[in-house]
Amino acid sequence: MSEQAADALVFFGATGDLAFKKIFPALQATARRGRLAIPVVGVAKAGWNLDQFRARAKASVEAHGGLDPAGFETLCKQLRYVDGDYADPGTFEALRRELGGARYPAHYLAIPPALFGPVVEQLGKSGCTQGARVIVEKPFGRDLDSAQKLNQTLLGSFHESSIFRIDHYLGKEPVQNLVFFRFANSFLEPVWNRHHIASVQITMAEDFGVQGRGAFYEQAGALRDVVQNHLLQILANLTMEPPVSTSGEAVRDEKVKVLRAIPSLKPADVVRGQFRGYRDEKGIAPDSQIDTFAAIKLSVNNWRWQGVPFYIRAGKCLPVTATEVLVRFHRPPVPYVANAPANYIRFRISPDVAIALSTMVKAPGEAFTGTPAELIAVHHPDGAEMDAYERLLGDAMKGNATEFAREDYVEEAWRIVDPVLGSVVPVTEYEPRSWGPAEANRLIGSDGPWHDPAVRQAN
Ligand SMILES: NC(=O)C1=CN([C@@H]2O[C@H](COP(=O)(O)OP(=O)(O)OC[C@H]3O[C@@H](n4cnc5c(N)ncnc54)[C@H](OP(=O)(O)O)[C@@H]3O)[C@@H](O)[C@H]2O)C=CC1
Ligand SMILES: O=C1O[C@H](COP(=O)(O)O)[C@@H](O)[C@H](O)[C@H]1O
Repeated sequence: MSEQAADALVFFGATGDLAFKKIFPALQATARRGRLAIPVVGVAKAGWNLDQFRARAKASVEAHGGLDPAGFETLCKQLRYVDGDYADPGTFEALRRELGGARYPAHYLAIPPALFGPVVEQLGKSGCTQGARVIVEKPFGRDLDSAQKLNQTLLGSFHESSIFRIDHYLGKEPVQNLVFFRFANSFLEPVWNRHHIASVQITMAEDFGVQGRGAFYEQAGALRDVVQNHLLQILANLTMEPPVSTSGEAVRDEKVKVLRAIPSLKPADVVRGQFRGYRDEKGIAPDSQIDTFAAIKLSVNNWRWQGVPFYIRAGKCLPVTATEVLVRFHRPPVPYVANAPANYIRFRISPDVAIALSTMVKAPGEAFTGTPAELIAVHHPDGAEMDAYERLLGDAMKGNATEFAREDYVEEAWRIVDPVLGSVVPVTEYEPRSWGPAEANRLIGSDGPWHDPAVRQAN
């Protein structure tokens, strides 16, 4: 893995939505910590000059987290701007000139996926790939075949150690804590297996729709948009074997190994839903069959997990916005208290962050009855301190690829979902603000009920 620090950051898609919502705020935060000491070159075709580009950066940080005067000033000093179409070789010649003496530029492709290939090709032709690395946004392909082709395109110009495939969930503190909590605590390992764990659920619920991203979402759907990437990454963190070290490749090896133990999905393992009203959104086909909800059941066929059902559920227009994992233990062999719920560990990923272990304790009073109590290991009511994009861009600048998806990982993840993409499983309508189609309850059956994440109500 290349540990050489980048000496310039080039970001394509500088006028886009992702840049506005995430990249400028992450760069300002990096600057605030005193860690932005390299030029940041935005490339887009808006016909802007540098002042207009800086104004866009200002509007972005004001809208997302607030302007930090010192951090923003540092960011502004580092900003450069190259205007031009990505189909025009002149754009890349101008970029080469702007890069000046930079020997290890990082090219961040925050652009629509159809442009990944053409931009990489132009970078190669203009001599911008020499000593460089590339950071690629999601979605990484739309199925196994396209992901393999995209890997070949990237590998034609960059060595694997210089390719950073972003999945922003890997930059989230609580997602990293899944691994840390498992392997930094010896009490967990003896029970973290099929002998003690009855089932695992991962729910990613969003109480909003596609928020103007209809054209993108019509090509994606929940399975492609978040299950194949974010939620399988969470699953890999929960299930992988202890890596031989914390080094990037050791961790990434274990993630690939555990995905290999997961059989590809069959139609009977999947429920697809679409919220009523989705087809009225801008950019959506009137007869769209895209899933805004997906629930899947999968298994991990290795010694640790054989027989444990894993359920993943994700959806738009659900009752809350929250991502949570629930690891349910077997019930005591002989019930000590009638109707006692099974113990669980709950990992709250967002919007707040928590790790909680459920227990039963005796209820105060004469009667020999129980009451549930959670032991809270971590609780950050306001979420994580560092934003995922800040962390990941920082890692990519340093050359640390641990929290980025490797070529073999993305292909394994696509291999798992590939047979059920498209309309193999019919889509069922569900009411907005419900927990999706009733078929999802049938999928989980006696391993249920689904655990619906609760959200603190604002006072
Ligand atoms: N938006 C989001 O919330 C998220 C986005 N992503 C991913 O990030 C990437 C970017 O998404 P997003 O920002 O939403 O996309 P947008 O469509 O908002 O932005 C696309 C950017 O690419 C530029 N562009 C497009 N075509 C050309 C061209 N031929 N020449 C020069 N510039 C061009 C646009 O410039 P111009 O404006 O001048 O046309 C714009 O800056 C995608 O891969 C997406 O999947 C990932 C997670 C979340
Ligand atoms: O990648 C994506 O993630 C967001 C959810 O991200 P989060 O960090 O807010 O949990 C999702 O809304 C979007 O559809 C998807 O493209």
